[in-house]
Amino acid sequence: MLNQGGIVRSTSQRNEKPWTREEFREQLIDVGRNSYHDKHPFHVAMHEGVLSKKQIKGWVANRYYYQKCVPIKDAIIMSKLPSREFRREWIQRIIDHDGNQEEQGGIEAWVKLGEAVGLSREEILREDHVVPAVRFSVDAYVTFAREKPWIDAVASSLTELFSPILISERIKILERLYPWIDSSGLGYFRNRLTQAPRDTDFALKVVLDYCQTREEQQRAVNALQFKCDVLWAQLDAIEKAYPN
Ligand SMILES: O=C(O)c1cc(C(=O)O)c2c(n1)C(=O)C(=O)c1cc(C(=O)O)[nH]c1-2
Repeated sequence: MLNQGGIVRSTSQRNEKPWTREEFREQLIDVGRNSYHDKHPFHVAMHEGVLSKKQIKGWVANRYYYQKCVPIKDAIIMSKLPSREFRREWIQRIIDHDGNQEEQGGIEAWVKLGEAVGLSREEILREDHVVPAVRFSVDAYVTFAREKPWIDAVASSLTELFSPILISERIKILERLYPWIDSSGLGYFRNRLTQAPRDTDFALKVVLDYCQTREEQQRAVNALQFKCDVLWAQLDAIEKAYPN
């Protein structure tokens, strides 16, 4: 299944007039409108309540690999940020996932979600169910952060502009249509509802401020499209691995 991304990927916009701040913001939003993973058939099926227990378990077990790698990519981005003010903002993302003395963090919360859907902690942590294409797509995201300029990596995180609507819907759907999931396991998603908007407020401002030429703006749009493709590819792989 292909996503609907119709974004022009050319980077030869040198002579074109920059978009206004508002136009640029709209271009970024358009990427999500066309190709965010809420439109993937696997997510659509989840929200229709028709996924089997095996499919939900497969999704949670595979997405563990994404959760585990997000703070690694954030540490890479942090190492490249141009100022301590920026690092001070970005470091919160790593703490959110890895936790600290007070909070267990998002990765632990994801493991709890895994247990709530019937996986054992050990099989999650050993990545027993992670399929190759999920691993490849997540690794591509980490590599993108490593190899591209920091502003591209920041732009690629902007898929989180679109996640709160999807996640708040998902919480209600999982509670209502998958009652066999222990709802205490949904804490991960509840936390994201405040973490994601805080993260994107900062990331969006930085991208809008830093990308001034049309070429820079187009690079940011392309980075966001790339990230949508990363998320889409994960679901393609999960859908294939768990057809029913
Ligand atoms: O459940 C989702 O649909 C979803 C989407 C995304 C996203 O849009 O990238 C993230 C998350 N969840 C998430 O939990 C998360 O921690 C996260 C970090 C990032 C990122 O790119 O830095 N995206 C996302």
